[in-house]
Amino acid sequence: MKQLAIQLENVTKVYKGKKAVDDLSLSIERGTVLALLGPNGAGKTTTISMILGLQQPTSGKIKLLGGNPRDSEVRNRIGAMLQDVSIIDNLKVSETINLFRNYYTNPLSLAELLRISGLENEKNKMAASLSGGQQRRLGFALAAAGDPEIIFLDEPTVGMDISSRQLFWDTIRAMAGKGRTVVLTTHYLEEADNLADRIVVINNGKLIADGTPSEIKAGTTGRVISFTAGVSVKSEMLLAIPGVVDVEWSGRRVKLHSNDTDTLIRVLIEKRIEMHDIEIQSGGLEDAFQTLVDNTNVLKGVV
Ligand SMILES: Nc1ncnc2c1ncn2[C@@H]1O[C@H](COP(=O)(O)OP(=O)(O)OP(=O)(O)O)[C@@H](O)[C@H]1O
Repeated sequence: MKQLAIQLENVTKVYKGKKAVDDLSLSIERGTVLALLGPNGAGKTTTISMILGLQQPTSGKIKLLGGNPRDSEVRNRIGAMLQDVSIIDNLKVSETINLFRNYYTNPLSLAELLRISGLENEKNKMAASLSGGQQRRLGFALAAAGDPEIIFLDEPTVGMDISSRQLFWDTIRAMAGKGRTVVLTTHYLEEADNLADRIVVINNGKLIADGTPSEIKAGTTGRVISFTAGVSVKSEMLLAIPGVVDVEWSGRRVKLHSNDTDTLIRVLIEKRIEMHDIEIQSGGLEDAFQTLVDNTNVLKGVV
């Protein structure tokens, strides 16, 4: 069995009587790239802050690399980029990176950190004069400074342009290739789909889904067959076909949602349903995510 990088056992955090994180249990194996997804206010930042020891859980237990996140031995082996990157006044980019490198026993070289953050041309600029996207990239260089075994990235690519985001993704993949553990939060579902080998979705502080990107997609939305229906085709007739989960109309164009489109297409042909311009699509992560969040909100009576 792989060793665990992070363990949360029944972790709850209450702010002013409201649960920001609600009985969350999670084990993350070393070498995993895990994306933590959830709508605004779901509890992602609070969860990461507790794992890092910046906030204490109200109840429950957390272990980071088998120990306490506040121990210097553990801190030396992790890196974190939080939502607000704090920039130190009067220091150049290279001086800021070197300052952070000094905190660690085995730091990456300055040249490597400038390269992976795409800041080679900015190394002599004052850190405070960087644009928002460049400051995020500096935050990433600082998080990676100690060549961490686990790196936490809270909304890392907000404000980054497309080429910076691409460089960042390549770097994360290279870190994963070296067996590093990466935990990131993101609102970009494409990013989670592209990078993560495990996605954990939380809503209202509770875990609502946990799996690979394809498991998350398959488990919720299934797939869609769409076609232009002949005039004889009626909703009731389509809903009566086994395997049809939902029917959506747009003029004469109809979308049938199903978990098994292979069987469904055969049945539709056998039943001689009049169909033109047939398309079969798999549901994206966006749909899966929205379905999950909507379902848990309905269960809680939020909407
Ligand atoms: N310091 C705090 N004091 C009081 N309430 C807080 C505090 N920090 C967070 N909360 C509340 O806890 C809940 C979870 O917030 P959190 O920032 O963890 O969510 P998030 O998933 O990171 O959201 P976002 O996607 O908007 O960053 C929210 O309802 C938030 O208002």
